[in-house]
Amino acid sequence: MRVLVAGRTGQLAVELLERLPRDGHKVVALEAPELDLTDPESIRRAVEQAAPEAIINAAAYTAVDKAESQRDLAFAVNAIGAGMLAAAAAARDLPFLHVSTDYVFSGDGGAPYDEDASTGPMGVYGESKLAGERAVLAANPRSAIIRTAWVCSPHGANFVKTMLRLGREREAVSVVADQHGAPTFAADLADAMARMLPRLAAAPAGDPAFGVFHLTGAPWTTWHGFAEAIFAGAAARGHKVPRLSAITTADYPTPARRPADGRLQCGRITRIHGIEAADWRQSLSRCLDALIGPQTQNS
Ligand SMILES: NC(=O)C1=CN([C@@H]2O[C@H](COP(=O)(O)OP(=O)(O)OC[C@H]3O[C@@H](n4cnc5c(N)ncnc54)[C@H](OP(=O)(O)O)[C@@H]3O)[C@@H](O)[C@H]2O)C=CC1
Ligand SMILES: Cc1cn([C@H]2C[C@H](O)[C@@H](COP(=O)(O)OP(=O)(O)O[C@H]3O[C@@H](C)C(=O)[C@@H](O)[C@H]3O)O2)c(=O)[nH]c1=O
Ligand SMILES: [Mg+2]
Repeated sequence: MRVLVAGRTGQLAVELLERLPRDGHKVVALEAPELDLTDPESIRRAVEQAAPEAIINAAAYTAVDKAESQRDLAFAVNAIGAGMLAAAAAARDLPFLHVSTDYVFSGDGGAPYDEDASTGPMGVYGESKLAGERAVLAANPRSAIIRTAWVCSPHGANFVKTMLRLGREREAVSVVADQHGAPTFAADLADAMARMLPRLAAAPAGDPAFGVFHLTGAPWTTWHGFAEAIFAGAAARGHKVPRLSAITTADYPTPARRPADGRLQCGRITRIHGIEAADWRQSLSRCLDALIGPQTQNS
C-alpha cells in the first residue's frame, strides 16, 4: 500500500520509514516545508502528489513544557493541522491513522484509563492533543487514533537519551517516582500501525477498526522505575552510571503539570486489531544496543 506519513525525522516517522516497507508498503514521509501542518496549501499539495492509499500523522508539537508558553503553535500543529490532514484524507476517502497521548488525561482517576474514560488534560500540550483527537474524528469518519505514552527510540529527543546524557554529566540523578505510566518504543508502535493498515484500508466508515485505541508498552512503571531500567542496561553495557534517587513531583517543578497516573488500559486494540502491548524492557534493550552497543555483562 502507498502510505503518506506526515513527519520524517521524528521518532515515530523514522521507525515507520524503516518498518512499513518490510510489510510491502511504499512510504512517502514528508515534513515542513514540504508538508507543514500549519500550511493548508502544503497539505493539499503533498496529498495530491503522493496520491496515497492511507495517511499516517506522525508529526506533532511535542515540547510539553514549552507548550505552556506556545499555546497557539501547539494548537496550530496538534489540533488544527491534524484536523486539516484528516480532512484531506477524507476528501479522497482515505483511512487516517493518528497518534495521541496519555497526557489527555488528568491522572487523578486512581486506575488505568480505558478508551472511553473521561479526559481532562493538565497542560497545553495535552489540551492541544485532545482538541486534535476531536478535530480528526470530526473531519474523517475513517480515522483510527492510537493514544500512546512515553515514546522512546534511538532517534530524536526522549527520556532514554536524556537519562544517558545526565548519567554521563552527573554523579547523581533524581527522578520522580509518583508518576505512573508505561514506556512505548517507537519501533513497537510502528509495527502496530503496519499491522493495522490493511484492515483500515478495507474497512468502511462505522467499522470498529476505527476510533480511539490505547497502546503502550507493558508492564506499568514510574519514570523512576524506567530510569532504573535504563541505568541497569547502561551498566550492563559497561557504562558508568550515576546514583539514582526517587523524588516526588513536588521536588521537580516544571512549567507543565503531568498526570500522576496516566496508565492506559490497552484492551481494545487487542480485541479489534489483535495487537498486544510489547514488553518495553526488551525494546529498551534493543534501543540501548543501538545507542551504546551490545551488552557486555549480565544485568
Ligand atoms: N514523544 C512522546 O513521548 C509521545 C508522543 N506521542 C505522540 O506520538 C506522535 C509521534 O511523536 P514523536 O515521534 O515522539 O514526536 P517527535 O517530536 O519525535 O517528532 C515530531 C515531528 O513532527 C514534526 N513537526 C513539528 N511541527 C510540524 C509541522 N508544523 N508540520 C510538519 N511537521 C511538524 C517535527 O519536526 P521538527 O523537529 O522540525 O519540529 C518532528 O519531526 C505525536 O503525535 C505525539 O504527540 C504520544 C505520546 C508520547
Ligand atoms: C529529566 C528529568 C525528568 N524528570 C521527570 C519530569 C517528568 O515528570 C518526567 C518525564 O520527563 P520528560 O520531560 O522527559 O517527559 P515528557 O516530555 O513529559 O514526556 C511526555 O512527552 C509527551 C510528548 C507525551 O505525549 C507523554 O506521553 C510523555 O512521553 O520525569 C525527573 O524527575 N528528573 C529528571 O532528571
Ligand atoms: Mg520532553
